[in-house]
Amino acid sequence: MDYVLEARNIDKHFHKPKDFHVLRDITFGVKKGEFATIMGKSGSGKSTLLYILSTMDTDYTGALYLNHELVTGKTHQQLSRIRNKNIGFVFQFHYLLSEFSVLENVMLPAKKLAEKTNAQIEKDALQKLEMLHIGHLADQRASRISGGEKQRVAIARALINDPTILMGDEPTGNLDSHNSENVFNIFKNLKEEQGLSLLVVTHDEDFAKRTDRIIQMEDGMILNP
Ligand SMILES: Nc1ncnc2c1ncn2[C@@H]1O[C@H](COP(=O)(O)OP(=O)(O)OP(=O)(O)O)[C@@H](O)[C@H]1O
Repeated sequence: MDYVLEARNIDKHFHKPKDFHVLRDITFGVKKGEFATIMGKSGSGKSTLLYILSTMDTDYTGALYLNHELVTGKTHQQLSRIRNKNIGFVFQFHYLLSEFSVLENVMLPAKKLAEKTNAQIEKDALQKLEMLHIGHLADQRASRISGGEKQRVAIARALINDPTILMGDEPTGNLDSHNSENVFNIFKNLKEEQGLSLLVVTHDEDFAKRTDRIIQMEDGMILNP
């Protein structure tokens, strides 16, 4: 299978306050250009799984592959680079730096990667903002724009290094229905026009049922791998 992301037999326990087997033998993959969602009751383990898949949490057993490369066992420094290059992440909260301009916020992950000149990064950041129809906000301070606009800036920032997969943890959780629809359409266009893979944790059934696949979680297991 041509998976951009593959989890094999992932298990995780929390040890405090008492032992809790939060993820049980998670095996599944996300294909290139696939737009998948993870749904399940509160506490079923969705966010815990997503943080492992995004390489932010390394405290698990099993194996995780990104673009066919085993990432389990790499150092934090190696993972930080792999993540910055390959994974875009959109949270429920935008986490923009409020004192910085919209453009500077979008440029940050590319500056950290340091593979391009500043002029090239600025050009790419403007192109991402324009693609999301917010090019006119480039010089605004991030604190001065609306909630829906902030989330679009966060998406532009997640795309700046041209990741292979975009992950989201409740990316529409703070948005009204109009802005949620906007985010859905942006994600769908990224899949259709750029072949991007997307994996989104959501409680929004209307959002999930219009994606390629709903991965159902219950008690730390995937019911339909
Ligand atoms: N650091 C931790 N220590 C112990 N238990 C934890 C810890 N973090 C999460 N849990 C527990 O693990 C379970 C799964 O949590 P997780 O946040 O992954 O669920 P979720 O499906 O994303 O829920 P929600 O839909 O409410 O966000 C929950 O029962 C939670 O209480």
